[in-house]
Amino acid sequence: MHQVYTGTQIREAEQPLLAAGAGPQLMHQAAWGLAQGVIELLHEHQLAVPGARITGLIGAGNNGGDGLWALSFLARRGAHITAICTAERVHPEGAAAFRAAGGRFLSGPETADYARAEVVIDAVLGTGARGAWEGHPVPEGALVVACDIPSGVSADTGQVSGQAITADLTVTFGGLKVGLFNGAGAAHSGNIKLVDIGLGPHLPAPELQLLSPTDIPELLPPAAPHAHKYTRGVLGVLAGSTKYPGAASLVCAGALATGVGMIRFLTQTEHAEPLTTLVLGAHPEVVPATDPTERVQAWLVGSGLSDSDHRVEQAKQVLTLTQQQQLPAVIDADGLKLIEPATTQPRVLTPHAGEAAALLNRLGAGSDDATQNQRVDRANVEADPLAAAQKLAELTGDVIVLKGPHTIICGPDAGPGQRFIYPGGHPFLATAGSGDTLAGIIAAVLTGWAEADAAPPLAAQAAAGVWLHGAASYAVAAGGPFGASQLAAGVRTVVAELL
Ligand SMILES: NC(=O)C1=CN([C@@H]2O[C@H](COP(=O)(O)OP(=O)(O)OC[C@H]3O[C@@H](n4cnc5c(N)ncnc54)[C@H](O)[C@@H]3O)[C@@H](O)[C@H]2O)[C@@H](O)CC1
Repeated sequence: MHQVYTGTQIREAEQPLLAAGAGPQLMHQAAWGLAQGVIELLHEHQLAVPGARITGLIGAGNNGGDGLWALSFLARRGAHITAICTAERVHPEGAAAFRAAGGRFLSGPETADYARAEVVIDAVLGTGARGAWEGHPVPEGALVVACDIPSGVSADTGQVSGQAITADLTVTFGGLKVGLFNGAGAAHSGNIKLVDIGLGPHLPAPELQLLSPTDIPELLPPAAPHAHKYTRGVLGVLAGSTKYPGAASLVCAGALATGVGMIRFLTQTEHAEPLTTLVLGAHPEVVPATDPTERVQAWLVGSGLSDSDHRVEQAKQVLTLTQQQQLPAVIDADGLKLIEPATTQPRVLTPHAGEAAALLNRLGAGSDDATQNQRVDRANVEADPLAAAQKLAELTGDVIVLKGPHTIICGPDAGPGQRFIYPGGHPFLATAGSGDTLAGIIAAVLTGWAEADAAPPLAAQAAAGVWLHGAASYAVAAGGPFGASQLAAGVRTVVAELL
């Protein structure tokens, strides 16, 4: 498990060390790590360090100091180092080390030396940045290594209010920063390398957690040797409609690949109908059900419902039932339009940005803060998904899985096991029906834990489902582009490797 902090938390953690006079030592450690990052990137691109043309963009603060020290270390390895100051002030010790190593300050971005740079170290702004940044040109084709956080990106939130540099690699110090993963920041950070500068004992509880493969086995429900189908858990599924029949099959595929004892699929009518025929054709083990009160351990409601009046009525009935029985439930897609906020039931909501905006508006979130009387739109959610997920979790009391290029998982409470980020999944995962599969996976995890004595927090269960879905996408993508119906095979592969 990796911990992710706001820039402010990292700055606070540095304070006791700075007060004890460790500032220069911290800067050397950071700069050494930055130089290593540059060397690794050069090697990755089959470029030699001796003779490499490396220019630093140097700001006024300690971020600039890190950049200058790193350049001086790279000069020892034979790199040709230059720097451009973007402010009038420059870190004095850093500048002295840079000059002593043979570094040369350039007058500005229009110089021929800068145009020929193979690597640019962005050391303009770090965690001390405030407000919008006016930006700085980067030569075409140069590799960009950001020092701590790409300039222009807020380390606290990932928001970009002016310009921001886009890095191939960000070498970050002391702890991963929220800004590297959330909102626009994620698209500016490139690969991320963490350099330990010894802040460990001073770091607070993290803002977010990032699951590692080794965390997953204990978050997936155990398959006990003497289990039978009812003790493994029965999942009730209300998904799919005449308009979106495939969703029903995809959620069942996701759930079966993750592992459930049984699926009861709530049919549209009492008579054989095409939707149920399709589901049973793909998954003969699914049990069709016409009565929602038959016993299950958890429900999945909403994927592919469309606005079919009958399906919506069924969904309302099931939502009321799950609430009365306090059953765990995953509510997806059109089901989100039907939920009532603030229940005590263990629920996971799985909106994408557009659905999250609609839900925030329905719950009145657009009118009680700086955006007074303005409606929240998809772009607002995409700019700061963590804030949107936190707000939704607070308003609904539910665990929110806010889907996107980076998925946020956020419970209603603060503290460990409550807030996670999953940075990615293969780009091929952006395909119709992949959300249905995800809902099925998460629902299966909830089903397996529903009656266990020592289950992980609901948000951690949901985060494990998100992780599984992402890992499955890499397993399947190895064979080329895929459709959502192929994802379940990847889930099975990943679960088999983990258990
Ligand atoms: N404090 C520490 O213990 C350590 C800090 N380190 C580095 O220090 C950085 C933080 O240093 P600082 O606090 O000096 O802050 P920064 O170096 O991030 O920037 C502060 C400077 O930038 C200017 N500035 C702020 N916002 C601006 C904007 N929007 N446009 C233009 N100029 C702007 C400010 O006037 C100030 O001079 C970290 O990100 C990290 O790189 C590392 O050396 C490791 C140790």
